[in-house]
Amino acid sequence: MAVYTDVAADELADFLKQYDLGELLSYKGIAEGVENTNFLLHTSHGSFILTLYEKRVAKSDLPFFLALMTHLAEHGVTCPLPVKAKDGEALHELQGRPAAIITFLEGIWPRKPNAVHCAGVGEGLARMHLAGANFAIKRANALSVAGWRPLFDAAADRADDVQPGLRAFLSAELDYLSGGVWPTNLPEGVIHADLFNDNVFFLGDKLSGIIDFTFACNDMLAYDVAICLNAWCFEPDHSFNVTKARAFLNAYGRVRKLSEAEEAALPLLARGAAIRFLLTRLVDWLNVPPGALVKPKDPLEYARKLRFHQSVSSARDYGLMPSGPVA
Ligand SMILES: Nc1ncnc2c1ncn2[C@@H]1O[C@H](COP(=O)(O)OP(=O)(O)OP(=O)(O)O)[C@@H](O)[C@H]1O
Ligand SMILES: N[C@@H](CCO)C(=O)O
Repeated sequence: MAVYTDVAADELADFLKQYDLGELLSYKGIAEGVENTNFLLHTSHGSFILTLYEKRVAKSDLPFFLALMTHLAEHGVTCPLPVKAKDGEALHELQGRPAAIITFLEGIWPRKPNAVHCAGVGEGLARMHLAGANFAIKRANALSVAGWRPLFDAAADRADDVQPGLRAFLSAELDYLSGGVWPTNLPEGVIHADLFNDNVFFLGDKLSGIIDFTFACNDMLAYDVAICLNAWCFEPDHSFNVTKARAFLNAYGRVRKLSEAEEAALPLLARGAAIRFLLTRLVDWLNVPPGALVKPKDPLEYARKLRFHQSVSSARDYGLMPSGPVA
């Protein structure tokens, strides 16, 4: 999250009159994250998160996110619950933006994830996939293969300013991934689609909650696995850590076993996941709104990860044995 839209104390106090959340004691903008504007609120009833949905989020998708959090929480996933206002609705408007309040989750996200965290996220992701199985509302993934080309087009002219040769590198990879190789027959369901370490809270070594469902959608479950491989299983110097990957994949597989086809597709899905985050980061890097409290994320981290996945020949390179996860 970040703060793109400021809210004055009296506006916020007025907004809160719609809710049964008591009196506003204090609030502050949250600089972390890049997508939406977020505030931490302390009221006489406790702590809450207020989100003003910005840019990439379509208003028509908000009921999906809010209902999904409620569904997952009812099916054993620890995630924030949308707070309904006195009119029974969770979604309102503030400063011309759609706005919602969600419950505050205890825990901290791991700044330096270790293999135990990776195992925790593997188990948590698989549990989320199972819990989402009977969620009725559907939302297509706007940031799958068809969504990458417009991002590339928006950034291509200035890509080489970020790294010489980046434009051609991205163009060739996009041509490859959109040239008929992308899987279409793998098991699908609700995916988080952005389960990075800053979206998973831990208390000690134990996963205490999953946040930020603003990219959640219906897509291949193994694509979510590939996103996590990218987000959790590399070191700060961007080298791949097979111990973390094995811990992550084994823990996932103990709750929801990957099929052979899913395992075989992992290197390709990991390439897709890498270019997706490379492209969104590149667009954001080149378009920081003036005055916004946001620290854009490094796109080149994902260029290095993508090069690694291009060199992978099979899921064995991620620590998986051909017959499935090893104990
Ligand atoms: N329910 C919650 N409970 C506690 N803290 C929260 C909660 N939701 C958000 N936060 C805090 O706000 C920060 C940003 O939240 P979030 O990741 O949802 O924002 P975002 O703009 O969508 O970010 P991202 O860049 O990850 O997409 C989190 O790292 C966390 O510190
Ligand atoms: N998790 C994303 C940002 C939010 O989509 C990234 O690290 O690029």
